[in-house]
Amino acid sequence: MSEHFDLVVIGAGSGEAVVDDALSHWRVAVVERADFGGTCLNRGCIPSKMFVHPADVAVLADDGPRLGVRSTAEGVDWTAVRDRVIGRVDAASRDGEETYAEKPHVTVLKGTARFTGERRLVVTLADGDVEVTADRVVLATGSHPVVPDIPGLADAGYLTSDDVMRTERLPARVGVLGGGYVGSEFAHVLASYGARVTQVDSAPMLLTNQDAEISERFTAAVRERWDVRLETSLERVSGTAPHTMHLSDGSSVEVDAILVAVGRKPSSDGLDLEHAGVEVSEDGRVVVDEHLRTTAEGVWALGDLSSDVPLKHVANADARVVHHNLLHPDDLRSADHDHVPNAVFAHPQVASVGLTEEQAREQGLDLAVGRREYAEVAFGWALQHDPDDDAAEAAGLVKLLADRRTGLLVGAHLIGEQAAILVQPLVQAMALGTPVRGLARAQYWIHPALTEVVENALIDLEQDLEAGPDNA
Ligand SMILES: Cc1cc2nc3c(=O)[nH]c(=O)nc-3n(C[C@H](O)[C@H](O)[C@H](O)COP(=O)(O)OP(=O)(O)OC[C@H]3O[C@@H](n4cnc5c(N)ncnc54)[C@H](O)[C@@H]3O)c2cc1C
Ligand SMILES: NC(=O)c1ccc[n+]([C@@H]2O[C@H](COP(=O)([O-])OP(=O)(O)OC[C@H]3O[C@@H](n4cnc5c(N)ncnc54)[C@H](O)[C@@H]3O)[C@@H](O)[C@H]2O)c1
Repeated sequence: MSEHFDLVVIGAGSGEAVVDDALSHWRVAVVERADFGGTCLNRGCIPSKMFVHPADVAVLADDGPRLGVRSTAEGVDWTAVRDRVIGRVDAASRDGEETYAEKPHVTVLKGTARFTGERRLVVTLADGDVEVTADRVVLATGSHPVVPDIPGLADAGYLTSDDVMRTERLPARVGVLGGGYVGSEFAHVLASYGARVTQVDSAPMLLTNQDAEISERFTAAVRERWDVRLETSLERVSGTAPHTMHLSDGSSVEVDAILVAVGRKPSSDGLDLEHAGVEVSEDGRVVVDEHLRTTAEGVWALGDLSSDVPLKHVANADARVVHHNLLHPDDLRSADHDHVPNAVFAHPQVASVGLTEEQAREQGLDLAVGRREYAEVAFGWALQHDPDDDAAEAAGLVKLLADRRTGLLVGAHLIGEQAAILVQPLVQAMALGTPVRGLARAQYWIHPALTEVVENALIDLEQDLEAGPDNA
């Protein structure tokens, strides 16, 4: 016999946010096979940034002597940080689960869901299977790390972002495979905590999704701190802790652990979506329309499972759209994935929104470019030892792109201290369609805060817009 619900939500990461008291007139089931809070809370954004902050503190302590401060980081206590971080996120996850379990209209099913028909599911719980049917289903099963099939890797053993933050001790030597978000943030963490890091990426630069100038600066800055091997792949691994990584450039590196960080894949496998009539694209993403409806009647999807931008702020926004649309079927909202900012919380920090210069030129836009080095504004001086100091803290840059035809910002790219915060007024200008002309002068910018670097980049951009057509 199957149990019927008005709504079943599969995945209690961002899916959790769909279920609130506005739905109290419905019987709702939340199916979660692991921890409430999903990737972001348990093994993603939140714990990783709690590891990054001590890493930043250690870097700053080591940087003290450059500015006349007698300081050095004498090491970071991995176990203490790990216990603090994991203690906090595990408690938040348990609280989240309890909060839902206490809601009279919500049934929590701790198990793995798969479809057997249209809005018909089997959930495998610890003590057996239950059949569930529903009027509506929300798919929010997120994504998981990709592990490439490299000879010897599985036998040697490896870490991914799922387990690196829970590992017992800091490995002395770590091979980091991948130079994207996870690889670069964790190379920063591991190196700052005292590990010897070798980062390997098949691309010619780290953070290749960023504007090329920013990727180049980032790569150059972190090369001062750890070994970066670009245009290189891991051909095979031999040995079990220590392992030997055999690289495509003919070299080999001995390490105590390997962190695999070569991307994530939507978790659509195993849901048996073909039984539900839910279409999946070649890359594993569930296909949705602008209202986040899948191809099956009454089935919605959100977050990393279906998103073209797999970031938490996007998954949260998707959840708000689905929540509204479930309650207002005659007044559907659209998911807006335009002007989504991103940040890489490494050292230096990187943040951006919109098109890179390469993408904008490829689209044939007539571009105006505004730039300002951190070192050119007063707070940048504070980060510098002397005017020629190009240490990572000082070598920050704000680069802005506008379309001459519309006079609107089309991209903003920042590297350096507080980049993830400094980008926000630029996101706002893009989201609200505020013209570049007048933007810098229409408001006060606190002197001598680092925001002046954004103000000055905007002035530079405005001057370039005034100067006329681009001849680049
Ligand atoms: C190390 C790391 C750091 C990150 N840092 C940031 C950051 O700083 N900023 C940012 O914006 N984004 C960051 N992200 C990305 C962010 O974590 C994701 O975009 C976000 O968590 C996606 O949310 P979601 O709800 O779509 O999926 P998830 O949070 O992954 O939730 C999916 C849930 O579904 C459950 N599930 C899956 N399949 C089933 C099934 N068949 N039955 C039952 N339950 C199932 C899973 O157990 C999981 O709990 C980071 C990711 C990682 C890995
Ligand atoms: N700060 C943040 O917002 C944040 C932090 C962490 C993760 N995330 C999310 O998690 C996702 C996954 O992050 P990620 O770092 O795993 O992926 P990514 O897509 O950001 O980077 C993957 C990197 O691995 C490289 N690569 C791929 N295959 C390789 C191979 N076989 N050998 C060597 N290099 C290889 C690629 O060139 C690329 O540089 C991100 O796209 C993002 O959505 C976000």
